[in-house]
Amino acid sequence: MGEYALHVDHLSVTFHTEAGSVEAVRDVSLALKKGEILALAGESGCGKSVLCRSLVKLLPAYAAITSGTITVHDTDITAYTDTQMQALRGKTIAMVFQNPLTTLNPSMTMGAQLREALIRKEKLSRQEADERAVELLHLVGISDGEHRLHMLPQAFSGGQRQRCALAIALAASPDILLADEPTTALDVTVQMQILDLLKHLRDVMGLSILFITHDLGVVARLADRVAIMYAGKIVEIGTADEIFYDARHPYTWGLLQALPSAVGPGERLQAIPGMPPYLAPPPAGDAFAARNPYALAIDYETAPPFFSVSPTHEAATWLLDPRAPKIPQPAWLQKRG
Ligand SMILES: Nc1ncnc2c1ncn2[C@@H]1O[C@H](COP(=O)(O)OP(=O)(O)OP(=O)(O)O)[C@@H](O)[C@H]1O
Repeated sequence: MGEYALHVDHLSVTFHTEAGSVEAVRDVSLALKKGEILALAGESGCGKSVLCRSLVKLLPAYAAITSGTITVHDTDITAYTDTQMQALRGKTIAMVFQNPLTTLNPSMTMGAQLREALIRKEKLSRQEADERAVELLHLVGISDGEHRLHMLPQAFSGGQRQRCALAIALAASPDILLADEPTTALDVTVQMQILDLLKHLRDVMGLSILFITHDLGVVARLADRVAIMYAGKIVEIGTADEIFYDARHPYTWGLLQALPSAVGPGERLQAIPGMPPYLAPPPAGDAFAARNPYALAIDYETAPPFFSVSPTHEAATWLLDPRAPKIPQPAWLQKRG
């Protein structure tokens, strides 16, 4: 068995819309190691959700994987049929989303929903399913499970609903969890609790977690490694420390500078000026060039390859080419390192 739970190689996904073909994911290669938490971060619209959904083939009919492969535990699933994917979803790969109410049925008690998942996926008897449902609620931090099983989702708080959605996702003991902005709708304290829960689940179940977020602040608490995405591409990847203390891509600098922790008292937060490009078709060269204060002439012509910074850290920016002018990391980042 290899070291990866899941990996994608040169994956591209296109939406065929009336306005033209939108290349939402462009030549992405990414590997999720067994038992790690990998965060995929970037601004809204950069392609995080499309990448995540393409891994489990939950794309609309007018979207297509146009190239690349998806491998789960050494098996190439790129050409899997709907029936094969249904067997894989839940059993091997589970998903949780920003809004747990998209997963939870408002008119069924939590117990009935958990039981339904357990009977369908795990072929348990009703009594076994009830016992397991209480165990699952306990696992996700909901005590008094016997009592709570009789309640409808609306009787639970936002954070507890997300815990319940996690319990349903984990019903069939998957080993890969794709979490698409699962804490975005929650207030800060509850967000932190759910992040701690995800870490706990990784530790006790050995889950491999791909965590999608637009908020790098959330990532600092959770991730082992971080991949930064911009305009459909991964632009930098490294350990959490490498991304937070030694980022090399100007886009990552921009994201870090937009974090409250980057500014001192009385200083203003700095959002990255400008907008991400429209991807029908994508711009020539580096898609970040138009917003990049350090853009070189070559950025407008040729997309940069990845340059290695360390064995675990690489970034796709021409600034790392040995021929490029030496641009120092921003002073505020150097102070952190
Ligand atoms: N249903 C769709 N139809 C057409 N284009 C789409 C569709 N969904 C996504 N896209 C395109 O794919 C791009 C990436 O969208 P995606 O939802 O993956 O972004 P994201 O990074 O997850 O942002 P957010 O955090 O806002 O969900 C969008 O900018 C859009 O151009």
